[in-house]
Amino acid sequence: MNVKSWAPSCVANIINVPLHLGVSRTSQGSILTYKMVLKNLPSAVLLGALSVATPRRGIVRLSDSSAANRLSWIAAFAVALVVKQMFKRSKLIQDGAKASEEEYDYIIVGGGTAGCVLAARLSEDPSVRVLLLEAGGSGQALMFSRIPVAYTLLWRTKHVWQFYTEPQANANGKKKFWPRGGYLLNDSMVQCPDRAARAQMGAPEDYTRWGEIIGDDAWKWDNFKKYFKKFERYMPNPEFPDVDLSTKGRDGPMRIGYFSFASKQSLDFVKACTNLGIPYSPDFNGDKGTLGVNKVLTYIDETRTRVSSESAYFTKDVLARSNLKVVVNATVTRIITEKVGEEVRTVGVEFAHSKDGPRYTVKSKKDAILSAVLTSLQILLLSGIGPTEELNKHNIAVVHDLPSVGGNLVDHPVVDVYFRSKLPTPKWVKPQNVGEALRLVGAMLQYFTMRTGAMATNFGESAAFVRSDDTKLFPEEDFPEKIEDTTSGAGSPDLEIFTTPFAYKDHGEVLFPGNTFAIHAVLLRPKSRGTLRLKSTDPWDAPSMDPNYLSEREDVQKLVRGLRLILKVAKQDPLSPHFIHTDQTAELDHAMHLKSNEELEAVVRERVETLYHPTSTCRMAPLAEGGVVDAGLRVYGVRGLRVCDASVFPEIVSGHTAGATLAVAEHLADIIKGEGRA
Ligand SMILES: Cc1cc2nc3c(=O)[nH]c(=O)nc-3n(C[C@H](O)[C@H](O)[C@H](O)COP(=O)(O)OP(=O)(O)OC[C@H]3O[C@@H](n4cnc5c(N)ncnc54)[C@H](O)[C@@H]3O)c2cc1C
Repeated sequence: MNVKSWAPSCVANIINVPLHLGVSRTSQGSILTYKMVLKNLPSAVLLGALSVATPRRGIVRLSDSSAANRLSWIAAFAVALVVKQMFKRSKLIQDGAKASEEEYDYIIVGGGTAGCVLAARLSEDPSVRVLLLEAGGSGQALMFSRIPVAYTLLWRTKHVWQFYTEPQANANGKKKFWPRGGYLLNDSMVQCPDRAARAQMGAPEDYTRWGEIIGDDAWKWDNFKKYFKKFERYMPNPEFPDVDLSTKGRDGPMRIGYFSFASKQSLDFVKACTNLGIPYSPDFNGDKGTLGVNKVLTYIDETRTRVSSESAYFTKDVLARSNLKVVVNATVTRIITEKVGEEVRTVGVEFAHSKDGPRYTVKSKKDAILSAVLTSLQILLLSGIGPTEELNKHNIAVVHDLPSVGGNLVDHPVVDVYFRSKLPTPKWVKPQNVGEALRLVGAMLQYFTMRTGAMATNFGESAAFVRSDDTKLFPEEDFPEKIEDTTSGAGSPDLEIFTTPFAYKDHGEVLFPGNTFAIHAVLLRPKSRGTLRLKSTDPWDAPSMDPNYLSEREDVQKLVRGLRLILKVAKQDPLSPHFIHTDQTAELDHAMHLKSNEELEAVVRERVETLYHPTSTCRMAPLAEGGVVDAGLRVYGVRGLRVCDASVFPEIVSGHTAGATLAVAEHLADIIKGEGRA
């Protein structure tokens, strides 16, 4: 069958079926409303068109199409574009000149995970004026940002920064791809939907360590946990009755729950892990800690729509506040400071809409707050705040010598293991043959009509958090070497293994033919540290990023343990029967168990990639211990300047980083409000 000849009619069906159901089922009192159907329409059209076609890499061979077919495609895209315009968020302004005419109490740089929280919370006080400057545009305006499965379709597009690390000396010299939220292009985004939507916040002891490092009990778990509750709106799911609701936030803006789709293999992975002795964890985020296995909690709501901090915090009411201004496509180029006696004070920030366009300055009366994560450090350096040596290298006048800016870069490295699956796996992103394309269409119909099914997967479906020194899993006779404990405490993990419903390489660029499944090992508490440095003084030039993966041998040894655990789980019931263990395809790993530990170390160095969690380049720590900000997230030595994003983490958490970032921002908003009252 010719894929292209039936594809337009599939798209037409996708449009027609929800419309039809919308009419008939709403009249019967069903949850499907016209509004919902209309809301889904553009997503359906565009996703259908893109996913089914995918001709660009020649994975699906399409024969010549008729003029009628081409016209159908053009019509589908035209409808999508028109509706997309209707969804654009009119409250987000693009007029830098207008924004710079006024003064603001707080200027927030970067409207990502932390920035949206801060803008919304600080502007709750009508007496303060808040400006948010974001290099991208609205993530909400992008249809793919709302469909759980669709986020990877954005990765190699203009909406996502195409960052690469420096060549990694301990990972076979390869540069690693670091996709990040929108950047400097006219239609990139405030809140990049490039996230796997996983809501694992880290272990309680991680935060107790934070409090110890900075010497402030407010950051310790017992006090800090209220900020996780503050952003969370946990939506109970009857399939997960064991969650202790008393530990959950119930009325925060971020809807969180067990609503994502998980494949049969991922569900059986949970059982296989428990059969191996890994305890079932009803909730990775409870007071009892992270250790255990379960399907993952996600920032996907009960309608199987992705939740971002933009969608959750920038409600219509918040955007309507007269004391909040959000300027998009506004790249901050530096912080403006003045010296009063010995004191360096922040006066405002400079920004531009394009590299060659005019630069605007805008005044801050109280604080400028950097929430631009990887670029927070770049902005500091471009403003003359950082290590003198580094500033001298680029002939930047030193405003304040701050030696640790840009050091301490740490990330979660991940290594994949690939299996041949017996179960058919729909390749939602890139169907490789007619059968897979048909399964995709079926999944789309299910999603757009019932809001269920495989399109509601977040990819990282189930996970186990373990310790690499757990002798039940890693018996001493097989693993005699003693490895330094880098966890935050006895109840915290340093390894995670998680499943994805098919195998891929290069961040989804390469999919293996046929039915596959993958399990991944993540090192949660690496010892290796890297740096972020300026490449040039051009704010449009991405900084040089060197996570220095695997520079510490223990990191490699722990990941080898992760691979051994994956291979054991794969042979465990009830997961094992889903795999064809005799498959000898070179790219798959059914013979990996035959490799020695030294050979597995080579696999780790060859395959290591990022889990997209770089943190700690503007650490909250005492100045003498490599700190850049204090317990109030104030930059040492510069008045009126704070950093609030994942770069302030004193140590990387042994979970995923968005939750910790949201809580940090909630906490800072409270700190600032408290200062205002004082
Ligand atoms: C592909 C991917 C998948 C991920 N999956 C998960 C997951 O499943 N679960 C999880 O917990 N975490 C996940 N993370 C990590 C998590 O998203 C980040 O740790 C978190 O978003 C960090 O928030 P932030 O506010 O520090 O930075 P960001 O959310 O990245 O926000 C920074 C913002 O600053 C803007 N900006 C940058 N420079 C400038 C400038 N010069 N001027 C103005 N604005 C600027 C950017 O456009 C961006 O909007 C993922 C990350 C990626 C990239």
